Amino acid sequence: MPSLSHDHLELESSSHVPETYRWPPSHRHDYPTTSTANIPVVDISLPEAASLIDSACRSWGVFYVTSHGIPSHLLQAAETQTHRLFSLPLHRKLLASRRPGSISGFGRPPLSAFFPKLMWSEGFTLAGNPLNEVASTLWPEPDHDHDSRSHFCELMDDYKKSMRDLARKLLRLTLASIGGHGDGEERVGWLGLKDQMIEALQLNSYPPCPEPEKAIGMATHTDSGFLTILHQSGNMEGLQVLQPNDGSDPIQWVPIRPMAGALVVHVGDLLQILSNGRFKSVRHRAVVSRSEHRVSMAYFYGPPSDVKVGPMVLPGQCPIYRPTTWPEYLEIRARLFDGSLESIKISHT
Ligand SMILES: C=C1C[C@]23C[C@@]1(O)CC[C@H]2[C@@]12CCC[C@@](C)(C(=O)O1)[C@H]2[C@@H]3C(=O)O
Ligand SMILES: O=C(O)CCC(=O)C(=O)O
Ligand SMILES: [Fe+2]
Repeated sequence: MPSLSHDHLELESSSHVPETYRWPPSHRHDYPTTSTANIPVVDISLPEAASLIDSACRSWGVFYVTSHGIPSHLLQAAETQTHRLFSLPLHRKLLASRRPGSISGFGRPPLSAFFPKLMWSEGFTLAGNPLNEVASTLWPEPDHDHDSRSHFCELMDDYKKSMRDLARKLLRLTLASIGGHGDGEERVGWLGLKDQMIEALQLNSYPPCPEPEKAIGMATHTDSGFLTILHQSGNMEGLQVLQPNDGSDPIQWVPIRPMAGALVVHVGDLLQILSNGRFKSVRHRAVVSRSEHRVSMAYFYGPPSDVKVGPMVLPGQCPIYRPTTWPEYLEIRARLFDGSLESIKISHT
């Protein structure tokens, strides 16, 4: 019998999928998937990287990035720390539960409020600077290893720093193709506010599931920031994206398999706004496996909290979205979720 605690199930020890975790067929992953789609791969060391990114963001809203400069030992070590974190007993992880009004902590991510069923995953969000706070709850002294805590904090700090540099590089390349000439910094002052850009790290754990076709690891969504950089563990499949479609073709989910040496980049809603709809935020989800325990680490990157992001347009072009800050936009998403972008559209009738 699986044990329940504070509405959290010991997923790993469950022998079946309880009703609260059984998704209706329309959400499930027995949906058609294709493996033939060509997800763009962008080598950012190439001189044509900006135009490759432009094309990837317009067509799919997702791409693999290579030559990203993040050492594989750092990715591997961060993944090991993530596994260690999730392998702590549930009662200890629950001590670090997200408090009302806070972004950081252990627990269900905001999107779960929009779905009637629970997701087959656990998540930790680390935003702002709560790393030490969360870590000291998980590895309290003196009874627990002080080195475990500092090792976790040092690695996650290094990981965030490397992701920050990469996100900045990607954003610069991306801006090069939006809204005309000049480098990004000339056109968007906030890019100079380097230290005030907002970031969040989401650590996801998807334990093996006895009936994977009945469950969902992470429900379909778009990310809300500019860019998300995702590292997924080992050779395990899980991430899928919805193939862009004008509505006339059947829905097609495309697996984004881990690719050696590559990270995955998602276009988020704020980049769709900034590009005035030229780039499309990608709808994606994570499915689960019967035998494998997958983890992923998603790094979210967006503007300083008080910066209004509006479309970058050339003179004579019409902006199609009204400007919004990331926190304002998150509030809109907390009410409307999928309808959020539509709700900030400007009508030009
Ligand atoms: C900065 C953030 C992005 C995020 C909301 C958050 O404040 C922290 C959690 C992030 C996350 C992770 C899982 C998917 C997602 C849609 C969610 O519900 O929580 C994203 C949010 C987002 O992109 O809006
Ligand atoms: O685990 C994955 O592959 C997807 C995670 C994700 O979409 C997210 O954290 O926003
Ligand atoms: Fe996501």
